[in-house]
Amino acid sequence: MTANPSPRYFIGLMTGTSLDGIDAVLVDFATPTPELIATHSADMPDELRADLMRLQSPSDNEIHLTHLAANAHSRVCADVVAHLLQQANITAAQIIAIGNHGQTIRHRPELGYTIQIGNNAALAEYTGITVVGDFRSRDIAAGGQGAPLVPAFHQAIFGTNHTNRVIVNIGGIANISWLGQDGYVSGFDSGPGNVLMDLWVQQHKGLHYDANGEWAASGRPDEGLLTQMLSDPYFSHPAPKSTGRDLFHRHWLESHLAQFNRAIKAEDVQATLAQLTASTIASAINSQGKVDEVFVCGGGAYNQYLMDCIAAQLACPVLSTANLGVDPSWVEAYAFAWLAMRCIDRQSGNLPAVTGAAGLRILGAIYPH
Ligand SMILES: Nc1ncnc2c1ncn2[C@@H]1O[C@H](COP(=O)(O)OP(=O)(O)OP(=O)(O)O)[C@@H](O)[C@H]1O
Ligand SMILES: CC(=O)N[C@H]1[C@@H]2OC[C@@H](O2)[C@@H](O)[C@@H]1O[C@H](C)C(=O)O
Repeated sequence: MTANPSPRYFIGLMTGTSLDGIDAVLVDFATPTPELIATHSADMPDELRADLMRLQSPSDNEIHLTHLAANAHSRVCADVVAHLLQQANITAAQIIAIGNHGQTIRHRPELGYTIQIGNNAALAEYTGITVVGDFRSRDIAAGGQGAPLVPAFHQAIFGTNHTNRVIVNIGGIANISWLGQDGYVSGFDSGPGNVLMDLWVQQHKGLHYDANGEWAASGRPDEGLLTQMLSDPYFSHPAPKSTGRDLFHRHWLESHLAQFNRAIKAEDVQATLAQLTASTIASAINSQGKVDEVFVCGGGAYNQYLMDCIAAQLACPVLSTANLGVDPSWVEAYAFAWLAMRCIDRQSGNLPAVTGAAGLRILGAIYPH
């Protein structure tokens, strides 16, 4: 009889482009089939969300404001970690490391930088746990996009040699991972996920998001507006490519609406934005070859209207990653627990075929406890 291996506990923390909250997972990587032990999510406090939103574009005194927001972000993350540990009945001393994505406030790989804020030193201090952060900079230093990073994780957890499988993450931005049955992996950001829909429903209904896509479903996509939005050069640009709120922001939407010289109902704009997300995801997938099955994670998996729009443009089943055993809400945080594990083990985290980096690199900066 073989003894069970000792647990290898890691925590993953994700605060994504939607600014909706902090997702946390605790994973045991002791065996080749990792075990998701506990999950917890906390809403982003309103004041911090507003501060982080302001930092998405240039403003006065932004160095000072960035550091204050980073400190506040770390406090919230520390509370989330404490909650997660309590729930799992596991102590800080048992955790090998926290993988902390941080909050992206700027992503400019073409200029050689990306910024994910959060005070990792403070998080190590508050939690008493080693923190790994700043996962993207090394890939960018090696000539890559620094994003998306999840395809390597998707391959490790969801890869199969039976079918050509695609994993789609629909957060604020959407990204695809093509997992070929021959082991080939590709991936890139297809464009907006929920970010533009969230902006529009916030402006018109005062809501953070369009629950289940019901408002979008009450409208009709406008083909003219959709065609005009699809003319943005990002969509035809070849991979490697990644994007963020740096491109898909309020002014992007406003300038398309202003150019579109015709009155259009607010719900029709929402339906058109859902179609924009769906058709750019579907063409990103179709550009990679014959796909057998698509699994969706991220908050967009809960938008049935969006899921239906994607399925209508693909000739294969479109399901949520819950069908692969991981609830769509936790896949990204899980990825950052995995990336922390790879860093601590001195294993590469990037895929040069995805990001365009010159080679495999160990990703992350370690703040030891
Ligand atoms: N029930 C729901 N109906 C419709 N949309 C939903 C629902 N639940 C979540 N969403 C959408 O998902 C978004 C959050 O998704 P998620 O947490 O995956 O994003 P993120 O991690 O911030 O983004 P990214 O992957 O870009 O970093 C919300 O802002 C909302 O638009
Ligand atoms: C710069 C940045 O934060 N990019 C995020 C964002 O959210 C989705 C998409 O854009 C993806 O490129 C990336 O996140 C995931 C976790 C990634 O790196 O794979």
